Amino acid sequence: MWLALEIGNTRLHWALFIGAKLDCTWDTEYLPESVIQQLAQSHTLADLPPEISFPAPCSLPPLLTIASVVPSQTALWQTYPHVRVITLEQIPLKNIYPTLGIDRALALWGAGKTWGFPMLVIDAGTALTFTAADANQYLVGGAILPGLGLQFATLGQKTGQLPQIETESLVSLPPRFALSTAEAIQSGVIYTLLAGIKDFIEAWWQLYPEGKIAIKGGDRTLLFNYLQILYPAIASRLTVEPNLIFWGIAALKSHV
Ligand SMILES: Nc1ncnc2c1ncn2[C@@H]1O[C@H](COP(=O)(O)OP(=O)(O)OP(=O)(O)O)[C@@H](O)[C@H]1O
Ligand SMILES: CC(C)(CO)[C@@H](O)C(=O)NCCC(=O)O
Ligand SMILES: [K+]
Repeated sequence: MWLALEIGNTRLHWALFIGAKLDCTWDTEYLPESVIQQLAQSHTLADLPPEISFPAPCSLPPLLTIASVVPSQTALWQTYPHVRVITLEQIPLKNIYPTLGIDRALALWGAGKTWGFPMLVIDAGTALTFTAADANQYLVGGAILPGLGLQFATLGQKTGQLPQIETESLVSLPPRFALSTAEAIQSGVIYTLLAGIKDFIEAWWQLYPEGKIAIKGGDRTLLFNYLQILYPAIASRLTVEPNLIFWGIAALKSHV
């Protein structure tokens, strides 16, 4: 039994593995140093700090595998007894550049190993990223832009009159030509983001007509639902899967 921890820019994503089998996953906020120390010293569920909201098992897995894109958080977790931090060199993708995010590399590896290459992964997280590899598992490249939440947050924070829009408040598509401030912000951000995603997908299919596409990240469901309404032909070829990074980690385990 082993624990995997993905440290994102907004929160922590956990997975419990039994051998190579992904048993369960859950999310928590960032944890304070005191809680991490307590976790490191716990041996059974009963000792665990409540913030961890740990699921079923009664003994704690001795091994923690970390994939992090937040160096300050990685440093905090180094105190855990049997910790393994995944680095880019361990990922068998070719043509990767040294500063590529480990989350992007792992998600792409996990998706490609599961469904095959060429593969394009769209991560609708804090940042929205596109990351692609060709049939020979060479990184084709990708793109990084502010994610949905970040686009709303910057507008709210860097202007004098614009309110903060919460992604939780989004349900149906806003009117394209809006007659209120809140809907105007929603329209601007959502329609341009979806048009941008569509444009990247079409460019991907120009390169690789049979190329596969997977979408992950905290905003995956919202964006996928909007894509189904606006561009159903595109949505029908997308696979929605939140756990690509954990699949990538599991695929590495058998590799090393
Ligand atoms: N409970 C939640 N807490 C925070 N964000 C959430 C939550 N549920 C959905 N989201 C959405 O998820 C997005 C963040 O995505 P995600 O949780 O994948 O980020 P992350 O993994 O921390 O960051 P990274 O982009 O570094 O991977 C936000 O834009 C937000 O709208
Ligand atoms: C782009 C993010 C923030 C997405 O989580 C992460 O993958 C990262 O910090 N990447 C480093 C830069 C790059 O991937 O080119
Ligand atoms: K940064």
